[in-house]
Amino acid sequence: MRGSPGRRLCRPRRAGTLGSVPPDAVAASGLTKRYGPQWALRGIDLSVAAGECLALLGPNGAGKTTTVEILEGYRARSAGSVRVLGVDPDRAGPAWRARIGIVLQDATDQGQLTVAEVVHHFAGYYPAPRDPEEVIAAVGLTAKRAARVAGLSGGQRRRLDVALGIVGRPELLFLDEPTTGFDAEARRDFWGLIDALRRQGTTVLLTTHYLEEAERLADRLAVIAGGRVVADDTPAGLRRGPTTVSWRAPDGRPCQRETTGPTQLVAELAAAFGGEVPQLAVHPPTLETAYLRLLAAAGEEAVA
Ligand SMILES: Nc1ncnc2c1ncn2[C@@H]1O[C@H](COP(=O)(O)OP(=O)(O)OP(=O)(O)O)[C@@H](O)[C@H]1O
Repeated sequence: MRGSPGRRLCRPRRAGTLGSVPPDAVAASGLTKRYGPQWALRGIDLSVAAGECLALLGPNGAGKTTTVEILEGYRARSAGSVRVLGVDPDRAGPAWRARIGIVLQDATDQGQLTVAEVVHHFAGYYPAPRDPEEVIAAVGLTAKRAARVAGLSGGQRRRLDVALGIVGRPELLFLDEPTTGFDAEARRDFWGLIDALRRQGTTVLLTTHYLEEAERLADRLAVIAGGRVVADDTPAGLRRGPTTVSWRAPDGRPCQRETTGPTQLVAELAAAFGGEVPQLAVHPPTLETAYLRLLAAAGEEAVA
């Protein structure tokens, strides 16, 4: 169980006062990691401003977990500099660990305890925890508060993982694929919960394979491929790209063109057809197409 009972949290700092720029919550530069002969990270530069939500995206094996675990202080780096809440995670102690929250898959194996017992128990590790009952309600487990952990469904277990990650009132919250196994309603509820934590000033670093989730939650997206950051931008910035226009030719052939001037192309098509363009469709760039294009350019296969 990575990083659970030893964590100690304290109240989050107020984000951004007038006239002062708070330091980045996360700042990594030239981060490398080698497993034996294999390079997993080849020079990662990454920053997360205080109060910001950054989503790390990338195909399987890209280096997301390695990066995050170095930031969490659970893996040693091979080279590079890292500051998390102003401290090098390699040298951080319990006071630092008290300020971060980590939502892991299966954060607890205490299957014979009830949901309420586990959340109250974890709250006891922190100096200024949230009210455990409020946390149980926030993750939608009130109806299951007296149920044993072993009897929870996969999605309910995941909600409990989230509860344990936030009960200590972390300044910086690491979310590792937090909604895997959630149904659609649970995912919406979870997004609302993260919105509420952000309003309280919590900084969030999220890894996910769900592009919709990244787009919905994150201020910025960093795409990692082959151990490098191949893009770091806002969702709107990443989406920037050509629009796809499709139609049917007079002989019935499907036609498609990518263009940065869709209005002009549609006007030309309308003139050429003398009016209605058969099966005309205009598709603005999506995050998915931009992401797949990025990975193709980076020579990676997307397994998202
Ligand atoms: N303990 C380890 N020993 C050796 N190689 C490892 C170890 N952990 C990770 N790797 C390798 O490092 C690379 C990056 O792995 P990492 O788990 O960081 O990727 P990831 O982006 O989190 O992938 P996923 O989306 O599948 O979780 C992969 O090639 C992986 O095989």
